[in-house]
Amino acid sequence: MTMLKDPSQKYRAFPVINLPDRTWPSKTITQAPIWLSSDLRDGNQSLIEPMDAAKKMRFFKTLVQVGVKEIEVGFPSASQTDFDFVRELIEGGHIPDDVTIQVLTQARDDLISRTFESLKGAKQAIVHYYNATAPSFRRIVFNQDKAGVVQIAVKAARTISRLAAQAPETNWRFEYSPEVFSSTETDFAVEVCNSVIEVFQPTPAQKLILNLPATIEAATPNVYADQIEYFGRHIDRRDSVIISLHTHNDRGTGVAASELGLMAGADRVEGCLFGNGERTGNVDLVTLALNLYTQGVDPELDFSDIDAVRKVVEECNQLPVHPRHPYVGDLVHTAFSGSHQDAIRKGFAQQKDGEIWEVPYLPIDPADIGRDYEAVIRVNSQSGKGGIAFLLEQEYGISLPRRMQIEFSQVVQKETDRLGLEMTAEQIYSLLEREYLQAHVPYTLKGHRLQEENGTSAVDVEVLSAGETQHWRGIGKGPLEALVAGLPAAVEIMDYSEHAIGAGAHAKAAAYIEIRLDGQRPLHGVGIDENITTASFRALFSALNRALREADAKAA
Ligand SMILES: CC(=O)SCCNC(=O)CCNC(=O)[C@H](O)C(C)(C)COP(=O)(O)OP(=O)(O)OC[C@H]1O[C@@H](n2cnc3c(N)ncnc32)[C@H](O)[C@@H]1OP(=O)(O)O
Ligand SMILES: CC(C)C(=O)C(=O)O
Ligand SMILES: [Mg+2]
Repeated sequence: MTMLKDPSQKYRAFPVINLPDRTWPSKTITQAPIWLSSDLRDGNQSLIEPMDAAKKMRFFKTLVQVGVKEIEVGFPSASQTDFDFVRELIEGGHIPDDVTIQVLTQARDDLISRTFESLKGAKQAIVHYYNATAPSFRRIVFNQDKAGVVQIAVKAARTISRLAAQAPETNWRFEYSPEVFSSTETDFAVEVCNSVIEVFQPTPAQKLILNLPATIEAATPNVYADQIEYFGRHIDRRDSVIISLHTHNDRGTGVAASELGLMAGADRVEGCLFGNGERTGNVDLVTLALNLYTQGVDPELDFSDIDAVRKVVEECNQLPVHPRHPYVGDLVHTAFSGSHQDAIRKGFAQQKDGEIWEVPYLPIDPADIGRDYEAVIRVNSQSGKGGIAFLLEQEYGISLPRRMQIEFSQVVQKETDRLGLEMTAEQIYSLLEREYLQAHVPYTLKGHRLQEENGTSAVDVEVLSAGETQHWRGIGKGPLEALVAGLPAAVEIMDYSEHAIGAGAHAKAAAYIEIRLDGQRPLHGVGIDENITTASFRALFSALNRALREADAKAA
């Protein structure tokens, strides 16, 4: 087996639609479409292990909670499980008044009758039926010409109208899908749908849903948009029909096709959460909804706890959501690389509540969909100082001064290179402890006494070194200068800063000091203590010990 050198021997390009005055390219989507979830039908029919009743009920309740108002709950004539589930929904009173269930059937009288049986007693329901209309299906599946295929659709419409009239207690709505619409001659799709309209006689108050599936995605999404705009211009009684989209993802452009289809005038979208469904799946309703949201349009679906929704969907479908899946994947709000982390950290610092969202690299505020910021920045060997500083700030309230960020990021990078793994905030803090806060050798500060008089400070420190206690004394204009004067090495202070960690009685002080020892490269030290003077002394000892150790290592 091999790929063909000339694939045109086997595959042909999709013909373009003749619509030179198309208007959709300059349209924008300004309101949410009517959403229909086909997870319980389209998704379920394509699972290795179809959902059982308990899973279907759990999924149904999640859809209701999210705010989906039209839910295709199954294909009741196909299996007893689906039939019984529809009955359970109706008899158990599980369908809220503002939610309409929809069921699917082939355009066959026996299956339609069984479908109506399943819906007995429903307050409202959409009966959705379909037959394929594309040339290859006409020839291969039905062995019918165009007129024969129109007849299949019309005959079923008549049966549906008749059975609905016999059960007036239900508020019936009808949906027809010319299956494989996108591969059907658009004029013929219009012709079939107009014939169906003739039977149902829809009005602006009682609209017919015409669902136009890209059953198998076969062209670029602009072609689908042309087909939708063309259909909308030519269909009879446009004000009495709802044009519905149903895109699959065979070419990976299901979302794009639905978005362009909406720009081309469609009113409704069918799809599944996170894109489950036949083969490569149906269009992903979550992505579509959140794409709207990030354009400032209310999607009328609530994904403010997107991970909870994902959990239900994954458990019911027994399929994982990909880590790179838009909006919800584990890694999509995560930045590993240094320049991204730097920009995100600056963006968070500058972003103000109530203002337009502008944090670089994040198209959505993760908090809006129940994600927290901690997951946003993760550190591996590609990370820079920004991400490390962000994690220490967020998790431990530690704000490293800029030059120390650079120095510490080199320490972290050595460690991530050594480990070949990501480092968590906890591991980074441990490294900070090991490298700075526990830099007690060769000199461990055991205690100090400070006297201050007339702007002069005198410091006595007790130091443990190689098992022996030493006493140093220094005098200076402030405590730090006094301590530096008492050190047994020539130390130049390059920079000093401090800040509080936490607030109130449990607040601590963090002190950062940068020193240069005898003409060596500057190095930092860190000290944390309840007492700010003690914190600064600890920071100086931390820097001194690190500098002495580096000098020894160089000399060795
Ligand atoms: C694109 C989609 O996702 S469509 C929805 C797909 N989902 C399903 O099919 C649900 C599961 N299906 C089933 O369980 C079964 O197919 C059933 C119970 C619905 C029907 O089963 P069967 O009666 O055994 O028929 P089968 O599915 O094999 O269909 C083949 C026959 O139906 C005809 N047919 C297929 N689709 C349709 C249709 N939409 N309308 C009318 N007739 C159709 C075929 O031409 C074929 O007819 P033939 O036997 O005269 O050649
Ligand atoms: C039944 C129809 C709507 C369908 O699922 C499809 O064509 O993809
Ligand atoms: Mg489908």
